[in-house]
Amino acid sequence: MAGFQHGLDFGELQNGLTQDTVVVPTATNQISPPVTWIKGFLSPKQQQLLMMEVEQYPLDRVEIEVYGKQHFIPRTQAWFGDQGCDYHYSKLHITALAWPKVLSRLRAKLLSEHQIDSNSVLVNRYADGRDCMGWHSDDEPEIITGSAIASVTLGACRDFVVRHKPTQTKVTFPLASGDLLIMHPGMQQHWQHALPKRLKVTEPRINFTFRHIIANYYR
Ligand SMILES: O=C(O)CCC(=O)C(=O)O
Ligand SMILES: [Fe+2]
Repeated sequence: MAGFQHGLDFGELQNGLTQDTVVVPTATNQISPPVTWIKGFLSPKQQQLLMMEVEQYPLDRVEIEVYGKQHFIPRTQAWFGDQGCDYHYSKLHITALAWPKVLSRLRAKLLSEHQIDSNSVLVNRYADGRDCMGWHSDDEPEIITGSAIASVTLGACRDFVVRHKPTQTKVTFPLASGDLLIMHPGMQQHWQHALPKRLKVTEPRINFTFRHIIANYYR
């Protein structure tokens, strides 16, 4: 990734953007998740720059243990972060890779425009609608309490489904390329989320979840 150059400064492309904050869908029982959905957070040009950079990422299909059996995850992933901001996932220790150029600009844009202070990001690539992610909350102990998690999407539109833990109420967000979904404090405690299979989808989707974690937590 070092030396990967772009002619355009990601940070200079903020003017002329049409960002649109969408009213969060509310379930019929009036329960709504603590999230903010900003459609078109990234301009088409920014999406293109990021997509070109993603093509250089060392995406891995890691093997994890589920109920005592080894499985390859149904997607590929990479983890970037500040020094010491490593990722722990199902007994795996994944050392943070240094921030690539465009990704670090996206991190800065989240901070300046939405006060989202992150020091790490998980990149997931779903090759097509067969790739997915099961129900979970991002409630790892190393995530700083009261921090927001910001999710940015590129590529195919996929349904991101959230489920209220006590009532099992579900709300669906069809996240499209360039959208930002901010998961506010309380979201991981009271809700789970998943990216279900969508067999009609034939195009890849990339998702970035920016997190603020405690550095050197496992050392
Ligand atoms: O791909 C998505 O939208 C969800 C990703 C996710 O939940 C995660 O990385 O923890
Ligand atoms: Fe998640």
